[in-house]
Amino acid sequence: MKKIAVMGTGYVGLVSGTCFAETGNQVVCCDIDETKITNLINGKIPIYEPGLEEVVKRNVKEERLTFTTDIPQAIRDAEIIYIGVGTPMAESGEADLTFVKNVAQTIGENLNGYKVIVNKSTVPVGTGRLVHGIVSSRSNGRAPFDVVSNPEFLREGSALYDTMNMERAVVGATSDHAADMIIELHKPFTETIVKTNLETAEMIKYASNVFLATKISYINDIANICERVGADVTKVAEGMGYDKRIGAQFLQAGIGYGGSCFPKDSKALVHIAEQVGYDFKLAKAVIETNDKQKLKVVSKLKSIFPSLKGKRIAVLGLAFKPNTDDMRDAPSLEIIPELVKHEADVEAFDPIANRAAKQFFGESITYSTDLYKTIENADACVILTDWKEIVEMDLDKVRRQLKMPILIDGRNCFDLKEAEKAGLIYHSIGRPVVEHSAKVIQ
Ligand SMILES: NC(=O)C1=CN([C@@H]2O[C@H](COP(=O)(O)OP(=O)(O)OC[C@H]3O[C@@H](n4cnc5c(N)ncnc54)[C@H](O)[C@@H]3O)[C@@H](O)[C@H]2O)C=CC1
Ligand SMILES: O=C(O)[C@H]1O[C@H](OP(=O)(O)OP(=O)(O)OC[C@H]2O[C@@H](n3ccc(=O)[nH]c3=O)[C@H](O)[C@@H]2O)[C@H](O)[C@@H](O)[C@@H]1O
Repeated sequence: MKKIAVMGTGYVGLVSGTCFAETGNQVVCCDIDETKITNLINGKIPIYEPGLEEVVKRNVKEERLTFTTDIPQAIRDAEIIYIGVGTPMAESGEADLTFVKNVAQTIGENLNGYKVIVNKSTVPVGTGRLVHGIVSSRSNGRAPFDVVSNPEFLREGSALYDTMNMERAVVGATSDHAADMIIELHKPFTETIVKTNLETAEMIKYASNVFLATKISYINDIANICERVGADVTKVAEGMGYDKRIGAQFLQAGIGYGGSCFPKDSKALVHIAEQVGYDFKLAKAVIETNDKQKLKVVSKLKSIFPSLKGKRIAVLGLAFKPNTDDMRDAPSLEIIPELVKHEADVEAFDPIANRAAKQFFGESITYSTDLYKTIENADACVILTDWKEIVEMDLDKVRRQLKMPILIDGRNCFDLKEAEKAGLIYHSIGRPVVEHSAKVIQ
């Protein structure tokens, strides 16, 4: 059993802290956001993450998990301090390390004995050394400490599962002793440990995320070519994916990647490369393809309607992917303003993210949690997120609800034959258009 303090109680900090408690450690999750901590103390989970609430509540009840804003005290009591604060994108594209530096200062000021300081936030190569320097200067040699880089690979929406069943843990450390402590901590989660130095661990995180982003932009480029040559990208991806060297995952063509990490981390890696005089052209192209891909559904709509003015468009899904209410860099943030700009009348459905989305779209659109009501009487329906209820919707009913039978699917949720059988005009990504013989466009 270790005494662990986790700095930052967001997706990463809360989930990691909870999982460390679940495996028998004494964990205190800290944040500067008082509302977040008060809510957590009162049993309210600030993020939507399947299964998390139950595990948090169990560990709180069994007194292994607590929450506080008293960060200095939490630091003094801990043997291991995890840093899981945000590293948002600065104007320049690089990662903004303000929160990480603030935490490092507080740790230095409160260092009262040997501690292992573990960075879990996604940070540019060299940040581990930077943290070491800040803690060193603020603690004036009062106590020894080590810094470890232990990047996080969880996905939102399956964060708890991903942590409890992680495929590997990466541990980059300044000492064997510190590395061994963190390796021990991860034994309940995985047997696969990559032990390395700080810089390599920091690089593994960016290299992994940008590789996944590259797969997505690659398949989206292939999808765009498929549309021009009459091929079907879902079959192309299937045919590619059986090759173990390629792998079937992350070959789903669509409206591009969003979320709190791929967009920011791909730009940050380009910046890291620039800093050392390397022009990372491939990553730049990945970003460019992704930026363009988001607006594909709008151009498909515009190819059907000469003008979108006054057209009622039902938008299905606002979150950047299913099972999360996270709106950070969601494709909907680009697509909806474009529809509004063209004076379309947008009604949006999302089972979870409406509240978060309202902060971005305000009153410019209407929000609903009733899928079929959203579609009722719409001139066209556009799918932006492959939520389960959207993927499983009854296409016959969709056609009956719609004023015009037009479905633009940005996530390739449906089989072409199914859409044809339902009598829909169905446009998806990288696949032939399903036409409808009747003249329905006005
Ligand atoms: N969200 C995700 O799925 C993943 C995120 N990451 C990385 O993990 C890091 C954290 O990401 P999220 O959890 O999504 O961020 P988040 O924004 O959800 O949470 C960060 C938390 O840190 C708190 N904070 C800021 N300054 C603080 C301080 N001085 N002391 C204590 N708390 C402080 C904020 O109030 C906030 O609650 C980022 O670097 C991100 O790139 C890595 C893998 C997955
Ligand atoms: O560093 C991070 O924050 C995390 O970023 C991603 O996780 P996440 O952003 O939660 O979501 P993903 O499931 O990876 O999806 C990202 C985006 O790519 C899109 N995507 C994904 C897969 C695919 O085949 N096609 C595709 O368009 C999704 O719709 C979504 O918008 C990584 O998968 C995690 O390993 C990583 O820890």
